[in-house]
Amino acid sequence: MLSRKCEYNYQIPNSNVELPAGMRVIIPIYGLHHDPNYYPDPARFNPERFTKENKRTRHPYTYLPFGEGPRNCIGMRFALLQIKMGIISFLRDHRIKICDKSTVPIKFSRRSLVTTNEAGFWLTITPSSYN
Ligand code: HEM
Repeated sequence: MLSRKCEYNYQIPNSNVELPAGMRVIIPIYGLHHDPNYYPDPARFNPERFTKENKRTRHPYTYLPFGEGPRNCIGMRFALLQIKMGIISFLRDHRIKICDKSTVPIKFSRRSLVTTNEAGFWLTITPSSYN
């Protein structure tokens, strides 16, 4: 979730809702990223959603993993680079599969502040030379 403070009274377009100045507004990122209006069949792994052409069809604020605007994540480029390097170097030597203990779909923990699986993440990892 992102949090913002309304700087001035703002009428939400096409509605009778007005946000008063000073009100805290919570932006539900997970809800946006799983809204089938923007991401059909949202639980399906589908990298094609993020081709240049498909991204162009959506409002940019429907995808907010690093926030947006002047206070967005300052570490975004570093994080993306590090994640890509980590995944590439891991997948070079390993294969990952779901196993009997994997929870599909994920059941989110209600006790955690961050989004995590109730039962942990169980996977079978094998050295790629075994395949
Ligand atoms: C996958 C990794 C990361 C994710 C998903 C992430 C996500 C976010 C999000 C959603 C925000 C709030 C942006 C907003 O309110 O619009 C944020 C802020 C911030 N992030 Fe990250 N972040 C990541 C990694 C990092 C790293 C690696 C650093 C530093 C090396 C970093 C430093 C910061 C800082 C300093 C802010 C506050 C920026 C401000 O308030 O002006 N983040 N991040």
